[in-house]
Amino acid sequence: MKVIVMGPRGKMGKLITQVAAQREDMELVAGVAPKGRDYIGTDLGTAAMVGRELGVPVTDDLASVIDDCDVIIDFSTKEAAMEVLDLAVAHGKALVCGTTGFGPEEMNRFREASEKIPMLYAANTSKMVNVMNKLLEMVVNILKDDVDVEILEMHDQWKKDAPSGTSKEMGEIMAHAMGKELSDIAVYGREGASPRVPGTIGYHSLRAGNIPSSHTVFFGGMGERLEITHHSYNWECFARGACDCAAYLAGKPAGFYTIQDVLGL
Ligand SMILES: NC(=O)C1=CN([C@@H]2O[C@H](COP(=O)(O)OP(=O)(O)OC[C@H]3O[C@@H](n4cnc5c(N)ncnc54)[C@H](OP(=O)(O)O)[C@@H]3O)[C@@H](O)[C@H]2O)C=CC1
Ligand SMILES: O=C(O)C1=N[C@H](C(=O)O)C[C@H](O)C1
Repeated sequence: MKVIVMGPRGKMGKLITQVAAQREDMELVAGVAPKGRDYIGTDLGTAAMVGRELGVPVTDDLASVIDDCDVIIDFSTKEAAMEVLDLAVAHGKALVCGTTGFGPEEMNRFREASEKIPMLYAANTSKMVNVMNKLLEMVVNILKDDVDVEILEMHDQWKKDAPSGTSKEMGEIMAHAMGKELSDIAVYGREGASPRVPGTIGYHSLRAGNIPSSHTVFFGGMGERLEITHHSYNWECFARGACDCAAYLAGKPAGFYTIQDVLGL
């Protein structure tokens, strides 16, 4: 499978390049960076600190290399993601997008694109987080009227979006299990100390240092509480998952795929 990685100097792009370079089922054909960067024209292996040259370049022009690939892996920015999506559709290429921070309109554009290309969107490519999502669904199905649900997510100081894409997905899963829409019941922060409205899902975002990613869902009951937490120690679990998602798309017809399909959950 021939792979292009967007943003090969980013935290995720670098690790995805390193993981893909080790896989026998993947061949890296280019990395794509924003215009004006001093590493454009260098070898992708050097730019992404793979430890060896890969014999393919970093370019700032996705259009010039896109026909060489089978799949694009994009963990960059929400602005770049829309340009990548348009080019993937125009050239009929499979796309894995793990970027977060999109609104409903942008998510609809991914859905529309999936009528033409194999499209996989995953706000979190860690296997364990997706197992945690199953646990959350199960807990809400059993305890829904007995608990208050609050989500606390922690990330590094550089993260651009809040709340995290993962916590939005977790909220959606739990809201659906309650028979509700997340947009009707999400409460962001508790400034002003208003009393808690029953049946809502509370969101709390913490940004500090280089915390890779932590998500805790609190189910608060009377005299007891249940907490389910996922911690990542670094970003490798997401990079491995991203490459698994790309490999899953090999030979797939156009359609909207999720990491649940990849993991068989
Ligand atoms: N789905 C998941 O499991 C995960 C998702 N994420 C999400 O992935 C995204 C990226 O995160 P992270 O790696 O931490 O962010 P970084 O800021 O470290 O990396 C983003 C990269 O995108 C590059 N970039 C920006 N614009 C373009 C463009 N037009 N063309 C090509 N490359 C571009 C940047 O280039 P340059 O370095 O030159 O500025 C940078 O290298 C975020 O939305 C984050 O939330 C993160 C981890 C896991
Ligand atoms: O930016 C990150 O680091 C992460 N972003 C994703 C998100 O917004 O949920 C996934 C993971 O939490 C790491």
